[in-house]
Amino acid sequence: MATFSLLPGSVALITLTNPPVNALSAAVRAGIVQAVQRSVEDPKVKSVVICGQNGRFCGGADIREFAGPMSGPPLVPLIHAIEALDKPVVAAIEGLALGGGLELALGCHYRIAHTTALLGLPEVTLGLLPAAGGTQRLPRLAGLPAALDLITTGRHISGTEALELGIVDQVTDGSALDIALEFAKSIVGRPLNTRRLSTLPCRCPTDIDNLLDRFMVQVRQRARGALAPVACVGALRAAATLPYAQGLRKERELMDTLFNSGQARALQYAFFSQRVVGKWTLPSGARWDNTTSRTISTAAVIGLGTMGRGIAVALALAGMSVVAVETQEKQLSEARQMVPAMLQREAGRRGLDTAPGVISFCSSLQDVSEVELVIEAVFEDMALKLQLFRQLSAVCKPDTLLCSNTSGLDIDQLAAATQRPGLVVGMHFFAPAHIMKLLEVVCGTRSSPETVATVMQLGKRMGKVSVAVGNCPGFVGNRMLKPYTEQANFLLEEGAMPEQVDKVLEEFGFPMGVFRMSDLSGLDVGWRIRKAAGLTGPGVEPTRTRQGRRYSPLPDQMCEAGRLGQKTGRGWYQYDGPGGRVARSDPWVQTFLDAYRARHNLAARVIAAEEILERCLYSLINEGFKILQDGMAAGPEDIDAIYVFGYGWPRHRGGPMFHAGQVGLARVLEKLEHYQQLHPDVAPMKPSMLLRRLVAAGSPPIQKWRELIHRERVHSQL
Ligand SMILES: CCCCCCCC/C=C\C=C\CC(=O)SCCNC(=O)CCNC(=O)[C@H](O)C(C)(C)COP(=O)(O)OP(=O)(O)OC[C@H]1O[C@@H](n2cnc3c(N)ncnc32)[C@H](O)[C@@H]1OP(=O)(O)O
Repeated sequence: MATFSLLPGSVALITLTNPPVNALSAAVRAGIVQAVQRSVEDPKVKSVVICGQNGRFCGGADIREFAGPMSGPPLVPLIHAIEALDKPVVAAIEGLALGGGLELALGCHYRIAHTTALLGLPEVTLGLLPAAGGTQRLPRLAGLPAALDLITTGRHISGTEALELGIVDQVTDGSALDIALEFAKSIVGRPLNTRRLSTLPCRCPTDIDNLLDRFMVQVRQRARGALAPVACVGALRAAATLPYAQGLRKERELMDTLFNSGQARALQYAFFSQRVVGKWTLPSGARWDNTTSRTISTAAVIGLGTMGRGIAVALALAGMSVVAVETQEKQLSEARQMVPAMLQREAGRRGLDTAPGVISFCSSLQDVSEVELVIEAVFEDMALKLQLFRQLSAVCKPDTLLCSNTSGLDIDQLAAATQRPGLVVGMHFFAPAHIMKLLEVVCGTRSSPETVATVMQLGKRMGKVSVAVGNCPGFVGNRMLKPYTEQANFLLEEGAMPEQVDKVLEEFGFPMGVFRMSDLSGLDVGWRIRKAAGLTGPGVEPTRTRQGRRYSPLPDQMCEAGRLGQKTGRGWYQYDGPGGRVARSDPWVQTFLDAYRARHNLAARVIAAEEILERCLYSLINEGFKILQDGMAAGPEDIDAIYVFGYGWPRHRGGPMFHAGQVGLARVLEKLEHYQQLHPDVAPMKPSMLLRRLVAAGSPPIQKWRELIHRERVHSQL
């Protein structure tokens, strides 16, 4: 709702009241309409201030309402009514003014903000555009270039930056509401003509077409198939070239298209998934809201390779005092040089003068004896990690949490090597660890709820999307990646080229196809894991069936030929030299594949893009269903958040499990059955029991899956 109060000095105060972010629900909009009407009709009212309850102006439209039929007064005429008032209206912006909230403020005659308030038009991140006049008023106020930047990226800016861009009239470090109330009294009777943004011309540079065309090219490149950023440029073109009323019509037309697109639904699902995963539950019944966490202020990182360095920086940025340990002299001295520079760069990028925490370097494990939490980031070798966990258990205080950054090894085994198995948990970061948003928090069988809560909380402080997952080989993300990369290798055996597979996946929206990604992370990573699993290496028969299932030795043979990817300048592609970044097709790979197929009597066939996409994605999705079935992820949102934030799954496609729902569960099942018939030796193609049950239950919407899984588990059918 919105409340109306008449204050001394004849100022009407309209307060938006809808915790936690005062979103513009139907009730709030109805409240504003009534309060504006009272302000018009009451002769005692000389000016108006609009604010939000609890120091938060407004978080925009109530996103939950987008899922059903819209009701209540629409926002566009409401904002016009405010703009048309002949009594001055001032927006007092504290906390946040986002989306429809900022559009409401743009309809006011003046805006006064706290310096730290967050302002922005983030609709693009929800697959929409600011359709309450935002695309038309903002460029009239801040100019076309600034509006293009803010609306196509959706980035939040501070009150201070908003002042620089001319979006607000004044900022304060004190109470924006107090200043606004005083200001409202002082401007009674001033003419308002120049304050009604819809009546002003758009502020454009001379060469509008050139600017818009250049911007469109950039936006299309960045968008990777997302529709909303492109539509935003279209709406801003209308603002720059058409009268306000026509521009507004164009804005609405584009919004209607976006609103009904699958992309908007996917992005809104992704918004809520991100929040759902913070509300973790464990099979034991421990949950985010019934478990206490400890606040960590001192931490250590063991092993200063690429991952360890990034983790140390991430911890320091979150305000922790960090001990960084590396036993190899050369690596330690490199880290001493590089890590402070990384820290400074990232602090600068986040607008901080200095990082809130500090990092000290040392070469002895004894130096971690006093810290509250240790993250091990040594080489991915179980024997090495077990030895380290035994040492840490002896050296550290009894209540120190011991965490491993392993990307797939058994957390229970590591816990068993210590005297404190309840305090052992996995913290699986993604490279570069100080930048990538995802953190898989791997809960071992004996990890205590307090340990999980502490690490989830720590992840949040580091600005990560932390997802609690179960302990199984590869956890969630890498477990699903395995059948996906395996399919890609099989496709090469059958006639595809790496470029062709990558193109299909990149057109789907991945920033990189599977082979370019493999070149970037290094082909030796998987090679080492396969050797440890006894799948390849000396003494292993060079067949295409290993351990009872189809196996492609192609990546092993690439490694044996010294083609480890970018680091060696050669992999599935060729690069300018070791460490090169620009991938070019390599005729060597064609010859290699031809020889391989000839050796194994494989006839190359032309493989359609559809088959490539279906086999890669559906085998990954099928593994996702198996993970849900095994209880290794609490719900589909957890898997989707992992893929969006850690594996480059295009956000506008929601995540793999959401995508399965969009395609239709019955169709995914039918396709898996089809490919399984063609390739009966490929185990990951065998449809999961859960997928079958969901289809049998009439393919319920994704929001209902958790309930069904829980029910079926109780009845032990999964
Ligand atoms: C057919 C055609 C129809 C066309 C209609 C045309 C007319 C359209 C007119 C106007 C359209 C306007 C579009 C918009 O305004 S879209 C919304 C834009 N706003 C946003 O994107 C903000 C989203 N929220 C956030 O970014 C953050 O939540 C933030 C506000 C920064 C607060 O962050 P934080 O303090 O970290 O808190 P949480 O994120 O955990 O959020 C707390 C809970 O609040 C819920 N929430 C937040 N924002 C909204 C919202 N806008 N609507 C509904 N709910 C919201 C969030 O889910 C959390 O809930 P819970 O505690 O249950 O998890």
